[in-house]
Amino acid sequence: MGAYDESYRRSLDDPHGFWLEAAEAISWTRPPTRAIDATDAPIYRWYPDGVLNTSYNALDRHIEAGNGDRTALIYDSPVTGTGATFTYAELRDEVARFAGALASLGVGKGDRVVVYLPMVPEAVVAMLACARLGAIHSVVFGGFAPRELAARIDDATPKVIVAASCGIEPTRVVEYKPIIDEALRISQHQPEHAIVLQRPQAEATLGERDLDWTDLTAKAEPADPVQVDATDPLYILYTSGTTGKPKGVVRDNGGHAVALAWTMRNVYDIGPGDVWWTASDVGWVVGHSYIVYAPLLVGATTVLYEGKPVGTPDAGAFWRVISEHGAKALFTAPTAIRAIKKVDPEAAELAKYPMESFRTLFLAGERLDPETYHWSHEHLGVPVVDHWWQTETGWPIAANPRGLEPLPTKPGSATVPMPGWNVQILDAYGKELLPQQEGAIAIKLPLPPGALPTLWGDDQRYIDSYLKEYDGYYLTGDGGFIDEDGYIFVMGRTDDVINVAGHRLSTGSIEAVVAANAAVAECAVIGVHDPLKGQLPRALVVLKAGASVSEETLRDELVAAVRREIGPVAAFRDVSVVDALPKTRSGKILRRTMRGIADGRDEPVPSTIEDPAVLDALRPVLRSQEG
Ligand SMILES: CCC(=O)SCCNC(=O)CCNC(=O)[C@H](O)C(C)(C)COP(=O)(O)OP(=O)(O)OC[C@H]1O[C@@H](n2cnc3c(N)ncnc32)[C@H](O)[C@@H]1OP(=O)(O)O
Repeated sequence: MGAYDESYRRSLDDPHGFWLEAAEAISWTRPPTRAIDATDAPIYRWYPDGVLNTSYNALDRHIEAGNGDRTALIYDSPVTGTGATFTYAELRDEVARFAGALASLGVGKGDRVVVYLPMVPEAVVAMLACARLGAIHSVVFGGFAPRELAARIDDATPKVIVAASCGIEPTRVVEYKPIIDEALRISQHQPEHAIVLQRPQAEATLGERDLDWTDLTAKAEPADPVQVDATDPLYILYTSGTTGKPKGVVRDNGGHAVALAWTMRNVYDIGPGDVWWTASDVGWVVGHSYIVYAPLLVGATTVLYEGKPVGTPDAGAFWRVISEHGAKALFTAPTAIRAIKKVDPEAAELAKYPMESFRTLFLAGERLDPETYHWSHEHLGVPVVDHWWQTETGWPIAANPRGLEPLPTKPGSATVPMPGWNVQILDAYGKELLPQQEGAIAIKLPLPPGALPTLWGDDQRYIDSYLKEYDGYYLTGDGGFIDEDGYIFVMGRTDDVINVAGHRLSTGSIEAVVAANAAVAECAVIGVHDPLKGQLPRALVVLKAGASVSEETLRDELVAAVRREIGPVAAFRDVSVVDALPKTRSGKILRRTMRGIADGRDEPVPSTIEDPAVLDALRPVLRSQEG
């Protein structure tokens, strides 16, 4: 039996033994004696008697081990033309001082702090400072509009919000202060303070509750790590569900630290002193797990990149960063590689940069199409590892464990389930399917450490959203199959969540914005295939009788509204006015059927359809590239 098979089997047969052993990689104030607590099943807790501090594990313990001079963080910002390097000792000092600043405002264990920062070192500092105090951070991605920020503020009810004066996109400076002010105007909950990091590209005018990051931190006393229970929350990260209301995914301290440390060594083959780069954003789970926490937990060097794959300044940007900082591996989303490939199909830019340090490309966040896989492999000449996971899971469900035992790859497969993930394919009745049979991908409970224990403040919504459909299983929302060798093939979402350039969005929330337009009688938003971004939202709109607006004007209004209400990240541009929407006899819109037709599949028409002629009339619209 190979190392992978042995680990996987043991993680399912003896989860206590497996995960208590894995927990030895973490420094505990009180080491756990029990791995899992099933008292409140189906809500499980990992390491119920363990006590630790995550920021101590990410920083202080490396310094105490004599590695304070090792580089912890490299900041590389082509959009500002600046950069910086922090040793572990320097980063710890920044974190301790900012934790002191937060503490001076009354932030303590269990308090929530919303972080709305771009890809600057202060984002990492703010997250780790919360962890140091036992406070719970909730980072919101900068591409979201005020209403989305307000929804998160109302759910997390933070004591403090930490923000920058601006973020920088290649073609524009995005002023954050007006976004925050508008979010706070519409939110019910009002944080006591907003700490603002002033950036020279657009300094903000500070109001009554606002405090300047630099002034506040200069006055602060460094704070020591506060011990927390392993089961205490480390962060809340909101993700799109099938309804408009985002779900607050909770991550605990102990299980998270253990699982991430395990993956760095065993999945990504990264250890102390290795340079590791995740090109994503701290606002996504990939950023939380693999820009901030995991690399620091194992004493590696993490690269924080404030730029894009193309245009900052060219399609060689990723190769320059790898080459300049000696990165051993890159983790990014397929859409980033597709963006490079589109501009530089022959990878001419690559020849400019020596890449001796580079060993592996890891891709996740959306389906990896074969063309992108082959292009990457051919030009980079290193293993290209597709892997699959979700905001909820915090770390890979399925991967090729490069550090444990590199396995043969199969194009289209995210390889095999990682330890602790008992992945099953279920039919509509919850029956486990055979190899090659396609169905819903579900995971037998309990989920391993590091996966969400619940949703913030709403155990019932957690149960309803994930555990209700199939008794004893977590429903991933993805469909696919497992082959005879145990390889997992993920085929796409089975619900109304779409993935646009690796950003997960709810079609329901876009629909709500479209439906609010005075001329719209009813609408459906579906995700359709896009060669660059993977999927794009498309709205099919039925006008109210007598509405006189032109299709072009309506489109402009709807695009502006979605940008204003959800954010530019929705990349919403495609609107078609149609005569009617296909429905079942009970009035349910046939979104799945329309999605299938738009993607060119031979989609079966449900027998419950009210009027097949409506669907027939829509086919040419659905099949056209742009409505
Ligand atoms: C495994 C678990 C997970 O799935 S976690 C999620 C993993 N997903 C990711 O890491 C995301 C991967 N995608 C990306 O990093 C980007 O899409 C890349 C590939 C870099 C392309 O970026 P970009 O060219 O900006 O396109 P986009 O589609 O992301 O943006 C659309 C519009 O939104 C804007 N935007 C983007 N980010 C911000 C931001 N932080 N602040 C403000 N605005 C932002 C973009 O400028 C763009 O705007 P516009 O429509 O061009 O005006």
